[in-house]
Amino acid sequence: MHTIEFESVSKSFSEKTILEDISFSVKQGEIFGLLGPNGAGKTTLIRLLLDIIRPDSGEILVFGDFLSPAAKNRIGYLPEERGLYKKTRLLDMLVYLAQLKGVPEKQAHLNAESLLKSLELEQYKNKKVEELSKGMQQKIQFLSAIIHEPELLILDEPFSGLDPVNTKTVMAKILGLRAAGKTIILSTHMMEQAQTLCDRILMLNKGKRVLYGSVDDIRREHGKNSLIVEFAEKGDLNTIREISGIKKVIEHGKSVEIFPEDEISVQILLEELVQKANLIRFEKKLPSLNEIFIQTLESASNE
Ligand SMILES: Nc1ncnc2c1ncn2[C@@H]1O[C@H](COP(=O)(O)OP(=O)(O)OP(=O)(O)O)[C@@H](O)[C@H]1O
Repeated sequence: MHTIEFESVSKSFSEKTILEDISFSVKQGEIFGLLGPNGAGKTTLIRLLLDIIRPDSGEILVFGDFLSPAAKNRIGYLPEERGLYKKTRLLDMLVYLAQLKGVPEKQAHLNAESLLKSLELEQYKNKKVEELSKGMQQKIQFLSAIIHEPELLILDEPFSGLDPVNTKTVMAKILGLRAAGKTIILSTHMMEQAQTLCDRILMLNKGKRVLYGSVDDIRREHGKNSLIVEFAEKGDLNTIREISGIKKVIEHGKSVEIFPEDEISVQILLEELVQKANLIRFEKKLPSLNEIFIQTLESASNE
C-alpha cells in the first residue's frame, strides 16, 4: 500500500492555476523529496495533503483513504512558518504537544525525555523556548513534529538555520526514522541534503510535475556519458592519448573526465586502461541533483 497517492490533482486560486494535473505516490518507509523553485507549488501540495485546503479536481489518498481527523494524529508536520510557545519550558511544551496528538501523559514524558537526549538538548529541558538560540529552537521544532511518533512525517525546510553539525544530527535522525519504517516527505531547497537523504523525488515547476522517480534513476538518465578516471601516477595521464575512441578529455586536478565515442564500450575502455596504466579510480560520472535541478529549470524556461 502507498502511504500517499495523488491522482490528477489540480488546484487554482482566483483563476490562477497553482497545481496542474499532479500525480505521484509515496511508498511506506521511504524519504520522498518535494523539490522545486520558489513559488512552484510545494507548500500548496502539502496543504492539500493535510486537508487544510481541498483540490478543484483529482483524488488524494493518505494511508489508503481520504484523510480522517483520526488519521491526522498519525502525521507529523514541520511547517515552513515556525511557531513555538516562547514562554513555556521545553519539556512541558513537548509533553503538551504530544498529548494534543493523543499520546498519554506518561508516554509523552518518556518520548520527550528520550528525544531531547537524542538531539543533545537534555540540559535545556527546563529552559523557556525564548532562551534558546535560533538553531536550538529549530531542533525543538523538529522534535515537536515527531514527539507523537507519527507514521508519516512532513518536513518543510528542516535544515534552515542549522549549522553543519546540527544539520548532520538532524539528517541522522531522519535516517533513523526511515530505518524505523516511517515515511518522510522532505521539502527543501538544499539539494545536497536531498541527494543524500531521498530515495525518490517529485520536482515541481510552475505547478507542473517536471521530474519524478528514484534519485539514482534520475541521475543516471541525466548523465552526460562521461567517465572519471584517476591514475596512481600523474605521468599515466599520457596513456589516455594512446587510446582510441575518446573524443574529449578534461583534467580535474588528480582525476580526468573522459568522453568516449558513442559506440565505444565502457568495458573495453576499462580493459585497455588497466593494461596500460595503474588505474585507481574508474567511474561513471553522474550529475548531482543540484545540477539536474538547474538544468531542468533552464530547459523549462527556454521552452
Ligand atoms: N491562498 C493563496 N491564495 C492565492 N495564491 C496563493 C495562495 N497560496 C499560494 N498561492 C500562490 O501559489 C503559488 C505557489 O505557492 P507555494 O507557497 O505553494 O510555493 P512553494 O513551492 O512552497 O514556494 P517556496 O519554495 O517559496 O516556499 C505562488 O504563486 C503563491 O503566490
